[in-house]
Amino acid sequence: MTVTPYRTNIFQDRQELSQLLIKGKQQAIAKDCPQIVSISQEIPPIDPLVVLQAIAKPHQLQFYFEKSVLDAAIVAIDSAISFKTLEKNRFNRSQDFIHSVLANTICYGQVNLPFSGPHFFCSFTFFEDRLPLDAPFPSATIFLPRWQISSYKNQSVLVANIEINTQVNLELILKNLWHDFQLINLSHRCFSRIDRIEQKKLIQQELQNPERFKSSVSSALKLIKENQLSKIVLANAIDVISPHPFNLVNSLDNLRQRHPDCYIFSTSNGKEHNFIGASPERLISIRNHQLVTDALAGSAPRGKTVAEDADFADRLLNSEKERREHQFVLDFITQRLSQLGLIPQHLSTTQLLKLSNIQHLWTPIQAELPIGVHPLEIVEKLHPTPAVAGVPTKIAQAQIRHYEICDRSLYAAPIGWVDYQGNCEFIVGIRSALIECHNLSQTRTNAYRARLYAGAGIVAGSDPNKELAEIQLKLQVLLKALL
Ligand SMILES: C=C(O[C@H]1C=CC=C(C(=O)O)[C@@H]1O)C(=O)O
Repeated sequence: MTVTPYRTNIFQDRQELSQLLIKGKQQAIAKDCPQIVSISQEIPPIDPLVVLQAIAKPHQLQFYFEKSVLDAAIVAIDSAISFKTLEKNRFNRSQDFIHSVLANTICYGQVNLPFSGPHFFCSFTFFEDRLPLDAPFPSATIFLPRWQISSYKNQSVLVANIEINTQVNLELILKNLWHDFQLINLSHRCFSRIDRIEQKKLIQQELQNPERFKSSVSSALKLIKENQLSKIVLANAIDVISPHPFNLVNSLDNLRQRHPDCYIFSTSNGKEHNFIGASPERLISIRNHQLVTDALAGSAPRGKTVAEDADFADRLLNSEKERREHQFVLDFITQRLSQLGLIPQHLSTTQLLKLSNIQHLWTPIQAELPIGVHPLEIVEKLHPTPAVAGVPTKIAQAQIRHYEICDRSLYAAPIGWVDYQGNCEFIVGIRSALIECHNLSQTRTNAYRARLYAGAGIVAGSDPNKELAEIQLKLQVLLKALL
């Protein structure tokens, strides 16, 4: 990859932009291989969610990520180049794809700003193989977007990635770039203003067979008693049907307002399926070779009063069963990181992560990343942690397939981005929903579906009724945000 920093605003000068595209084409001819021209530029402060609303089209790959308490948001719209696979070895193959694209990328502009330079947006399904034939997402999707717009502490950066092969019509590319750039510019004017539509009537369906869920928990507890398993995380889903299409941007806006301390995310497959959520769980984040990950497991509701809340917190921190549930995750993560040659470090006291409607036992873990370890190697090593699968992993995964009725798709799966310097941010796709934006009904009546997912960790001592109540509490996150 070559990097040429520029001080001028490349998008302010059509002539300049044209020159860069011509150079890209010359390079493509010289190397006899398509090239990516990647241009980064600071722009006036903008809300990436407003840009998603303003320019994204249903048939385009999309990705949105925001953590309000960090004042950080990023949106990726349409793909310059993408990779999807249904085959095994998905993490290695994704890494190969990223390396091969970067080997043919020429970067221009302000490459030293937060979120500047090329970023690859990734989603992996929970299970690698045996996905249903109608699975909405393949087991891996990686794309380098045509447009990436970020906002970090009131500083916004735009990145345009353009694929140039030996045959392209540069005039047409330039025209389209210019047109989209003007649209993005126009959305500056509506900074922080999401167009709201009035709330529509939703038909909420029952939790998919709560009795079956409870009997699965009882049956899993028998396996735990027979020492076949130590822990399993069982999920259940709820389908919400609406006579009107769901409004994705409004739902994301609701999520970020209600859950500022969670990672708000949305990814689309370009075929009108979106997976959205508000996850409290970071799988890994890497900045300048410093890795941070979370052991997050063990839950209690938030209290209605300060005293009740403190009482829930106290009981959570002192529950032997909840601490054991948490310890499985902590042991697994530290062991897996050590196997990669990292030296994980964490405080010896367990902390509480207090969210709007729930609180969790939480241990943040840090490690320095050795040179040469790719972020996707770590994602592969950590996924799925016992916070979403169980112990031992393989047996827990097999039992999850046995007990759960719905395919998990991207639920509890790694979702995030990797940049050209090896920085990354991956979350675990919990507190989430699969939203179908096309009409499901064969008849004249309209029907659109959102499938909401939530799960709970089962260990010796778990009570099926309490686990069901925990799942119902977790489902509220998406239920209250859907429009
Ligand atoms: C699997 C989920 O939560 C995990 C993360 C935090 C606490 C959990 C628990 O206490 O069971 C779960 O391990 C979910 O929300 O669907």
